[in-house]
Amino acid sequence: MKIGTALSNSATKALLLGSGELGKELVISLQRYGIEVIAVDRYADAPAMHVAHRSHVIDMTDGEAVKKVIALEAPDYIIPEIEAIATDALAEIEREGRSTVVPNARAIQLTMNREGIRSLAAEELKLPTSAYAFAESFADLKQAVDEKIGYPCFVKPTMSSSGKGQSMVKTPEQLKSAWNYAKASGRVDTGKVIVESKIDFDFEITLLTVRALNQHGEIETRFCAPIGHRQEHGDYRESWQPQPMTPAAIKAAEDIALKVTGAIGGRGLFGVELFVKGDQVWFSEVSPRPHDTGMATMITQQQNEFELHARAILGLPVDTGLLRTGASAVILSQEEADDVAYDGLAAALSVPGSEIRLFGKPRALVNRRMGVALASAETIEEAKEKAVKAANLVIINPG
Ligand SMILES: Nc1ncnc2c1ncn2[C@@H]1O[C@H](COP(=O)(O)OP(=O)(O)OP(=O)(O)O)[C@@H](O)[C@H]1O
Ligand SMILES: NCC(=O)N[C@@H]1O[C@H](COP(=O)([O-])[O-])[C@@H](O)[C@H]1O
Ligand SMILES: [Mg+2]
Repeated sequence: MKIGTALSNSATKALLLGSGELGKELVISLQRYGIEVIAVDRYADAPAMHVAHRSHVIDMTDGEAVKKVIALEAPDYIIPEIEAIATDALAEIEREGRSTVVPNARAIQLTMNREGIRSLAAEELKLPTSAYAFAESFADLKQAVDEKIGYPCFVKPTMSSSGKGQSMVKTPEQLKSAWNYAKASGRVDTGKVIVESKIDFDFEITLLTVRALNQHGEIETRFCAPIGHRQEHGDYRESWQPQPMTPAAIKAAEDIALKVTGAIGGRGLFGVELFVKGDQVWFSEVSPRPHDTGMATMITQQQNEFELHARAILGLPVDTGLLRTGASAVILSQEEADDVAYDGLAAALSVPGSEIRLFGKPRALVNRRMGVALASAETIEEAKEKAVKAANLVIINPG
């Protein structure tokens, strides 16, 4: 697919690995600064492909395929948009020095595998996290839970996202099915699962953290206002900004985010996931890229998370300021369909202060995120209510 013509040959080129809803907004932001963007994903007509200059369909976990598309396009920037990518190929490309991997190849390697980021956060940086263990067999898992972790606990594939393969286990009888589910549903089977003790938090947040150049040309770290969110089956349903927190909890959250993003390095926006109880904060995980819960910034910030990522990558000035209180609510498909049509848009957009973004995914699956509703209001409760109402009014039909 080719949309529009390429910019001049000397224009900067970015190659996006992963072309979902988050990538689509990022492409638009990058193009506003004259960047030629090539979108890559495992399937045709992925959301970011609709707006990119051109696109390629490859298996992004196949190192040879990744290297081939990079050799063909010779991008200045390689921007991973999902986790499941052949990271060894990215490390090799980075060593060759012709393209910059955003934020860097090590970051992609560390965060793709829960083992990498957990070891960095808990063991090297000594950040507070849930108790955890890795297991390569059901017997190891059982022993770890019995001796160290306890119930309730979470069992997750070491390589997965959006809650895929994840279960909360409340009793010993549920452990076997959690093991089987984690083994069967990770994006890539590493042969290992992680088991984590359940943190009894008051609320959870994403702290969007930006490493960008300041006016002196030095990397400086800035934070957006905390984004609160609600998750169901490991995937987010609503997010809102700003999430009220005690000054001590804000400080602890920013300290953790500064340490973990500082250890990862590079330039760009990061989504630091944290659990909060009173003044206490635990690190959960970090995305070295825009975060799904951060879609709320499309209505709350002058520079949303995609704009911030684009500016940080390109060395342009950033402003993480909040404009207004707002929320996002996901639009999930209830059924599977190869051809998708939408209904109820007029009703949804009649909710005052609301906006709708449909991603244009060519195929609907049960619980696949197909769009998001955004709303601003005076209070968080009101913004959430409006976003949820608007989201529920959009109906996804087989076309
Ligand atoms: N140890 C834990 N204690 C309490 N809640 C947890 C724990 N681990 C996970 N959860 C809950 O499950 C959600 C998803 O977990 P996690 O972020 O690890 O999954 P994920 O698959 O990486 O999701 P995503 O890619 O969308 O961030 C968390 O946001 C939280 O609500
Ligand atoms: N939590 C990570 C996340 O939200 N990632 C976003 O979802 C897309 C995959 O969607 P799909 O699974 O519907 O193809 C990814 O490409 C990214 O935009
Ligand atoms: Mg998460």
